[in-house]
Amino acid sequence: MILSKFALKSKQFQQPVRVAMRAFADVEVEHLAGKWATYGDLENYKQGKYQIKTFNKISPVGLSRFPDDEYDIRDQDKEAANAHAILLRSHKLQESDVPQTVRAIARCGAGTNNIPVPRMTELGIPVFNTPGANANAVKELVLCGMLLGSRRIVDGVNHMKSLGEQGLARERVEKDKAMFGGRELKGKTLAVIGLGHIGSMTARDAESLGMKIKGYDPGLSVGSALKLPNTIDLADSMAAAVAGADYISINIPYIKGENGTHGIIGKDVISHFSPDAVLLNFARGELVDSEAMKEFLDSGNGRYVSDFPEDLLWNHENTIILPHLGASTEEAEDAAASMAADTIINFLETGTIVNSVNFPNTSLPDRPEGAVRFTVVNSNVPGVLAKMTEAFAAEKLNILQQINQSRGDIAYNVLDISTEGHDDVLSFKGVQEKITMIDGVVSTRIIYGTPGKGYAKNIEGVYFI
Ligand SMILES: NC(=O)C1=CN([C@@H]2O[C@H](COP(=O)(O)OP(=O)(O)OC[C@H]3O[C@@H](n4cnc5c(N)ncnc54)[C@H](O)[C@@H]3O)[C@@H](O)[C@H]2O)C=CC1
Ligand SMILES: O=C(O)C(=O)COP(=O)(O)O
Repeated sequence: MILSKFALKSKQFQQPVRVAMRAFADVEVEHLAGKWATYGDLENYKQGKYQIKTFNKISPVGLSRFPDDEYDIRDQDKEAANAHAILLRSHKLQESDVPQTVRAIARCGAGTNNIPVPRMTELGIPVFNTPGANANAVKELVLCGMLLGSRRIVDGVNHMKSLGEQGLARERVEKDKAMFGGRELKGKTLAVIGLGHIGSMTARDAESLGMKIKGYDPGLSVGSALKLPNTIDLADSMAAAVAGADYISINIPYIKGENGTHGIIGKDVISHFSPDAVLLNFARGELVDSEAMKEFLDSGNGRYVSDFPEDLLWNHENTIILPHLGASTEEAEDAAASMAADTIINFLETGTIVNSVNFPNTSLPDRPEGAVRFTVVNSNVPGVLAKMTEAFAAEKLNILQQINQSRGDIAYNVLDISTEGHDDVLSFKGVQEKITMIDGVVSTRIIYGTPGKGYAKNIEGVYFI
């Protein structure tokens, strides 16, 4: 038995912890991992499983991707003080929802504005989403929204209910229908702002309904461009795209702060709307400046169809508001949860990063037999990689393959280390501590096939395992 160095922040756990260190055949390289005694609840923690904390109702089809023998799924009513990953939908995630043990967060969906992503980046936690998984569901509702905005369907349905209650439905139906006339989509112009997964499919399908399509997206990807109808008129500004359009669909992310998209559909853009334009907002309520929109709706025949209630707009006579139903189909819920689960499994078990909104795509070929895999999250500053490789060399540990990627202020490394000639784990334990404590390193993992173990963090110069 070896008495580990064990840094403790919380006053309630001021006792050092004894750890069993065994021969490599029965490796416990994590030297305490999975205990995280500093962070509470040992009783409910199951050794040897990844603990996944979920918020919102996540599709059981998606959750079934997590093998029972390696994953312990805990919904938001269950305690999960030692969660290794978080899976959520629109839950507004607080930092206090994220225990120190969390290695990753996945949004079963597209928008990550409900997650404090910059803070998670500082904490070294990759945030993932599921690009395209729910896009078809949203596109169908946008098409539905155009019809709702054209044919006075909601008013008509409400009127029929009220007539029915008075016993007048049959008597009045033919006479009253004149109050609910509408217009057709065919031949009208739709402007699509944001031609990503949802926008590109909306453009394509609206064209097949006989509409003329304009579009605006300064960050158009090749994949999305290939889906666009070849008759699309691509504008070079939002104002140019919306000018003269009968319908405008916004399908862009909501990003707070400077250069963000808060209130991007404001007075300026709205001043280019046709007086009877229908704005479809199945992206986020905060993208639209409510006051400017209300002014527009008050002054003409324009309409607003949205998936999000806003104080000034929800009961305006020219608005139709839905309760954020865009992604609420069985198909979309299954697809988004499955993709999120696969992404988390891949990250936890191999360190691979795909579809992250704050970390670089990173993938190394499979870990060779007998190797252990180190992953390191560090600040993107010069010299950290050199210190890391020096630390391995000092322990005579051979790097078999490695990859180093960066994105903004963060860098991520995956390194496979040969275990040849190292049949005890001390060198790995020692080198993990050394690497974790290099200035600029945020966290490290050793992946060798045992769920839930091998994580270490450098929290303000203190070593946590
Ligand atoms: N109502 C609902 O239930 C759902 C809503 N959404 C919302 O829709 C948004 C878009 O979803 P996806 O199409 O899947 O995302 P996506 O990432 O595939 O597409 C977004 C597109 O917007 C473009 N863009 C960003 N800023 C722009 C700007 N200022 N002007 C013009 N284009 C801009 C990007 O270049 C990208 O091509 C999400 O961020 C989310 O907020 C997504 C899914 C469900
Ligand atoms: O994917 C998105 O961005 C959505 O808005 C879907 O939200 P939901 O998962 O239905 O709460």
